[in-house]
Amino acid sequence: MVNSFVWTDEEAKYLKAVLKWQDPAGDDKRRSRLSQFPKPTPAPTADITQEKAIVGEFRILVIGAKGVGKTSILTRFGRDTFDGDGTPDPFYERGCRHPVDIDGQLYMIDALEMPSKHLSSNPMLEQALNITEAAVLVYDVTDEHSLKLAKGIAEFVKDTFYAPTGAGSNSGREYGLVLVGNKSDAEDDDFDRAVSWSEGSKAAAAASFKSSSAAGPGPGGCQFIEVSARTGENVNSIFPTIGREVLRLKRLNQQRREEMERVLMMRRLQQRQGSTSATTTLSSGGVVKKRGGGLWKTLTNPFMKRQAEQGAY
Ligand SMILES: Nc1nc2c(ncn2[C@@H]2O[C@H](COP(=O)(O)OP(=O)(O)OP(=O)(O)O)[C@@H](O)[C@H]2O)c(=O)[nH]1
Repeated sequence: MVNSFVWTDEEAKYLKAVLKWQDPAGDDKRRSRLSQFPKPTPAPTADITQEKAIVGEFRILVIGAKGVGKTSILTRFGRDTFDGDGTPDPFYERGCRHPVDIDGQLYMIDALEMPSKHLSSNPMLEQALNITEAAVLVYDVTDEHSLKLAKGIAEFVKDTFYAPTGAGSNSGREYGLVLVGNKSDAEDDDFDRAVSWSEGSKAAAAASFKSSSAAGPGPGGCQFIEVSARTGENVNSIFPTIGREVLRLKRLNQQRREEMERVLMMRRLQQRQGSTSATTTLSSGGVVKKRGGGLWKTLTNPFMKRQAEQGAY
């Protein structure tokens, strides 16, 4: 199985903690609401899972201000339905597991919805980031404050994974983001749009990460999609988009690790030879020179050069 993940003890501990997000009163309320609903029918893509093997799994956080449509998006994604009376399917209230096809390969999406009441708690948010690989940041195009909140969350993610010092507990880990403007059907209804497509797109561009730490992961983009859980428009692109981004980040980090290992190997080799003027060409085209007893790096690969300048080797 490619790119499959197994819960470690540490992750299981986090997951259990996250499942405690729902307070007991809320649980009771949810249980009684659940009992009013018929047992959910299997997700519509059940057939494709029989034909194709699932090759990996992504743990995705679905997060955003209250009422932006997180549960409605998951309900549309998992069951292809929408409950317009303001009571979306409670089955999806805490997240869902549903397969998606990404470029011909089947992946399981394990989506976890973060209750908006916990957004003000940084430890909760950090915990949620710890147990996931990417986040779907949802805002409501009829509510500009929800975009502000999504921007704030993006900043928090940036600080958590891309701190300039590289000293944060999470730095060095890749993390994907997609900004989703929900309720794009607003114009067709009585709602007034408060956030234009270009404002959303600009916010996503600003939320893209640049790696500023030698120990940090490679740069990550923040994609942008406008969707409507009500009509279903674009909802099915959200998870393949974020899945592709996670795969891209993983490949990038793998390449980076391989380059660093190669350079370290060259360095060890040179130290062993005790040479003071050795010049070695890396297979990637980079060059490492030893000068005056100290290691001087002139690397033609710009990423490796930046890493070397920051003293990574
Ligand atoms: N017009 C329109 N209304 C939507 C859409 N998505 C959700 N809604 C409505 O927005 C309200 C909130 O939807 P939810 O899915 O409960 O939002 P949520 O983010 O899960 O809410 P909390 O869990 O309370 O934070 C409901 O009345 C939905 O019917 C959409 O795409 N278009």
